[in-house]
Amino acid sequence: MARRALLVEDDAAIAMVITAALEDEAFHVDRCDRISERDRLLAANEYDVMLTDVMLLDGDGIETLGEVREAHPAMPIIILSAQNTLDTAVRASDTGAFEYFPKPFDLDELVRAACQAADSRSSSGQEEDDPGEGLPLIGRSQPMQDVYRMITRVLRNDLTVLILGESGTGKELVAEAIHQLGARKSGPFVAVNTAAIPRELIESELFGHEKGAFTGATARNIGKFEQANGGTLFLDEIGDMPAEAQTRLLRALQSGRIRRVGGDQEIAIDVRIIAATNRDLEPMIAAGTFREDLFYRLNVVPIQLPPLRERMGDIEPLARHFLRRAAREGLPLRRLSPAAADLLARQPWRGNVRELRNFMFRAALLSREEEIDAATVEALLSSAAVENAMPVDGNIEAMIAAWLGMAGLPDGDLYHQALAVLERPVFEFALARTAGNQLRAAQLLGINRNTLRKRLGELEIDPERFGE
Ligand SMILES: Nc1ncnc2c1ncn2[C@@H]1O[C@H](COP(=O)(O)OP(=O)(O)OP(=O)(O)O)[C@@H](O)[C@H]1O
Repeated sequence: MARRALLVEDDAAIAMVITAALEDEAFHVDRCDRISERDRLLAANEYDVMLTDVMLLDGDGIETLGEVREAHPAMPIIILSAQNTLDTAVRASDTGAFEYFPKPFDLDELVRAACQAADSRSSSGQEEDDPGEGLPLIGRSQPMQDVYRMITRVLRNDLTVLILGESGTGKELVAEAIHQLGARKSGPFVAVNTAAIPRELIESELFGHEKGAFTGATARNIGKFEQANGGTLFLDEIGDMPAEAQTRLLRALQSGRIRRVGGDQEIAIDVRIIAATNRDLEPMIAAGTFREDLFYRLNVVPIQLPPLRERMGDIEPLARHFLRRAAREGLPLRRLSPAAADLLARQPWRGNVRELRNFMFRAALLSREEEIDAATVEALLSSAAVENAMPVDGNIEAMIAAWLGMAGLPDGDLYHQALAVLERPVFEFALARTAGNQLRAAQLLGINRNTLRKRLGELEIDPERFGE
């Protein structure tokens, strides 16, 4: 019996080509170009596979896919999209779609995927995709779209990827995205910062060691390669790897096998390698400090991450994203005024996304108002302490020092103001953690419930805001 496919595509030329190719593979194809028609066909027929575009004549094809999946849980769905944003890729994978094909796609590959999907229909049942948290890669600027396009090209293969870009541009996040969206997502993602490991330990970190391999090796240690087996190994700061380790790494990549330090057994490994560096490797190759053969091994698919100054349009969405993230991590929930957003969008952000993230976390902590306004942003920007400040995570002293160093503080009331500055986020943190439950918040804070209620009133903090 012919397999049946439903093709939902509003580009007539593309639809024609796909239909012809599927018919060659003995599919009976029904075609439509809008969601309403799709739903009508789905209600009337049984399909072995559905292929759907994202932007359709009457709306967004992904938005309603959840319902389609619910009504037809065994029908594999293949998503085609011309909007090659990672967002689309993520939304596609969130729907549990069988495959995601960014346009332009390879027709043979698409047809192969459709055949596989149709064949798997009865056998696979309902394989649940881990819903995950979604991938927080923010930014729709042209340079980021180029990055997303590159990401989608490496999702269905195991090609080695080399991510290049300045510090703080999101290289690790991109590596995680490739892992989580790719076929290896159920395997481990292991990240190693090769620059942070002492030279003499790097080989044992990567390949492991046997007990007694060297002084201090009191037990067998499984290295990162083995830990990442079946998954992805992210080698960060690859440009800082010492020469001997480069040689061992190259050997491992060439042979697909490793040997623990002090061991005599070769162990086969199945890992996808993603490497990253903020260094310019080519002059290092010329100077003989980075192996050329290793470079070619790693540089199979290069992905260049643009610095934030080349995608200023991403600053505002990133800033808002970090405020939401700060709130999820227990800092007070703050909004950004349009003028503040404008001001942020004009800053150079030398430390790229990381610097912007730290700034927004600091702003969330230090702003007394629910809305962060341009004056607050300006004060924080002009603070020399902020420029040199350490990353916010876990460093409250640095943030308070930054606040104290801020220009423009009124004289004469510093003590009380400083206490209030600290008290407010502490209260808000406790309320956020306890979903606005004052009794539990007071217990967490170790203060009397009535004291808490009184101070909340004085500080005009509304506990309801933190309720679920
Ligand atoms: N596009 C993005 N959307 C959301 N968050 C981002 C984005 N890019 C980077 N970040 C965040 O910025 C911070 C720095 O990113 P990341 O650690 O991936 O940078 P990196 O390029 O690997 O830096 P380094 O070269 O110093 O290792 C992280 O907190 C990351 O989550």
